[in-house]
Amino acid sequence: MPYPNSLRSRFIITLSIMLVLVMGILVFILHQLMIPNLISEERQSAHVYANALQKGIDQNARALGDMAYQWASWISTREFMEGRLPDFPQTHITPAVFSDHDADMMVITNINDGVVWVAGRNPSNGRFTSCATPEGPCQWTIEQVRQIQRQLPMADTIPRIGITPGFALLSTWPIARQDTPVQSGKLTLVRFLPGQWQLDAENSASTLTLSATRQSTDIVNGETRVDIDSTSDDSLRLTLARDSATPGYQVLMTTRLDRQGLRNGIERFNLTMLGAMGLLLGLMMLMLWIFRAIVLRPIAELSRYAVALRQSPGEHLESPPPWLQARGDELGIMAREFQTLIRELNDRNAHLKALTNRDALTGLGNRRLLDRQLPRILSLTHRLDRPVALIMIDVDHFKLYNDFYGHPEGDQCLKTIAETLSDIFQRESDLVARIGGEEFVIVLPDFDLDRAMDIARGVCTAMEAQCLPHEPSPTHKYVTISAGVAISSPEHPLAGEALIKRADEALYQVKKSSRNAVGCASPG
Ligand SMILES: Nc1nc2c(ncn2[C@@H]2O[C@H](COP(=O)(O)OP(=O)(O)OP(=O)(O)O)[C@@H](O)[C@H]2O)c(=O)[nH]1
Repeated sequence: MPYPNSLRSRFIITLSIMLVLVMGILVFILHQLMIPNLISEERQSAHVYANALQKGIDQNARALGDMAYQWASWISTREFMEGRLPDFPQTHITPAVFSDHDADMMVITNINDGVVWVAGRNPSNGRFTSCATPEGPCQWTIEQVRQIQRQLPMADTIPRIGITPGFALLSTWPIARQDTPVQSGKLTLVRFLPGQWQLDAENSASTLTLSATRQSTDIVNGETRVDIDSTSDDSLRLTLARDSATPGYQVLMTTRLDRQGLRNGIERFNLTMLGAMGLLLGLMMLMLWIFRAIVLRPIAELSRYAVALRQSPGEHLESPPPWLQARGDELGIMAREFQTLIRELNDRNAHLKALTNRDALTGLGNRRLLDRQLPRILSLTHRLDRPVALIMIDVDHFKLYNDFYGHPEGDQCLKTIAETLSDIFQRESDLVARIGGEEFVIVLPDFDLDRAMDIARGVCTAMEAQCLPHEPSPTHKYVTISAGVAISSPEHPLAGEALIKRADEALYQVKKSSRNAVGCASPG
């Protein structure tokens, strides 16, 4: 699990923010651009549909109007009005007239708007009646006739819908000769309209629900006002308002339009949006995977390595993993630089380590090396059931030497002693160290007391044989050394400190009595 500040977490957080941003932008586009655009398109098509409906209404009105005009301007109608053709209704106003012309009622009035003849099909029983007054068999026409009579004084020739009782399309024309304005009456043709008026039998969306409301002043003379409201997400209400034949009222023709187009548009966009989001998510996962493989994993490995390096207890530091060093990119360069750095550090560590174990003047081991190695040599050699000899050497009258020849010459003398010791003790297992000013220690594994005494004497002889003049010495004319020897045997093993102490005591004893001599500590 990546910790919150890890590169991986940050990358995931950044990608998530981007995803949310993209989603926000898409939702913004949907609401601010797509939906208004779709609504505008929907409105445009609703207006186109409203125009088609208007044409349908106009066609119906024109057909009725044309027929009313023909009847009104027909010579026989005029002759009837003038009393010259009294049997005109019986001979001409027949049921066939109404069937053929898709009309329901005809009202002929005189110049005083009094009824002269009324005929038509009773909508309640379908029976045809034809009478001189709206009475008797034509009683069913009485309400319509009254309405028509009421509106006749201001009637023009534009066909309109009347609203009481029930809805009906009305067209009124003056009965007159075409070449003269003299009227002999008016002829009104009526078609009853159902409350649900289907303009086109094959198109259910062409069904108009008729209603009436108080007249709006802005609609006159057959003009149509179109209103479109969205009543719900599923449908639009399309209202066509016209002035009616009934004074003070207008007719509202309403239909509902399905909003399938809008729904489809939004659904299409939502699908596209979902697809885009899915694609984006997939891309982001792929990017994360690639980023993880190319960047995160090597960086995590480098950071793990750096932590391990800091916690590394040893003097030798491990190199970065080889696969990281093998990379050709910046991370590979970094790993290789690490590797170079580590190598240099290891070299320096080794050098420093060597320095800390060496005596700077003579190049021999120092007290530190002796303290570290002596216990190890003792334990290893005793494990092999062999003794360890320790010789402690001190330069005789070295203070006098220094005082006489000077400190640099004293240093040179110490170096000569070191070289002499190095020449004598060449075994890998021998340890030669300078542990103080003019004090040297030699540790000899697998040496018993006799051999150690012999070789210590040999050292004294070899040193004297160097013939380094020592004028102020009260005992010898050359530089000499004295030695103390001690043994640690498997039978009587000694700790390093104790062994050194014993050799030192033996040396002290020698120094007390003589110089250029070897003394030994009694074993055990
Ligand atoms: N030149 C030089 N002198 C050193 C160094 N270290 C210690 N000395 C000198 O070694 C001398 C040791 O003198 P002492 O401890 O009195 O012993 P000694 O004069 O050798 O007398 P004995 O040991 O009794 O024979 C001192 O004068 C130190 O200054 C060194 O690194 N270089």
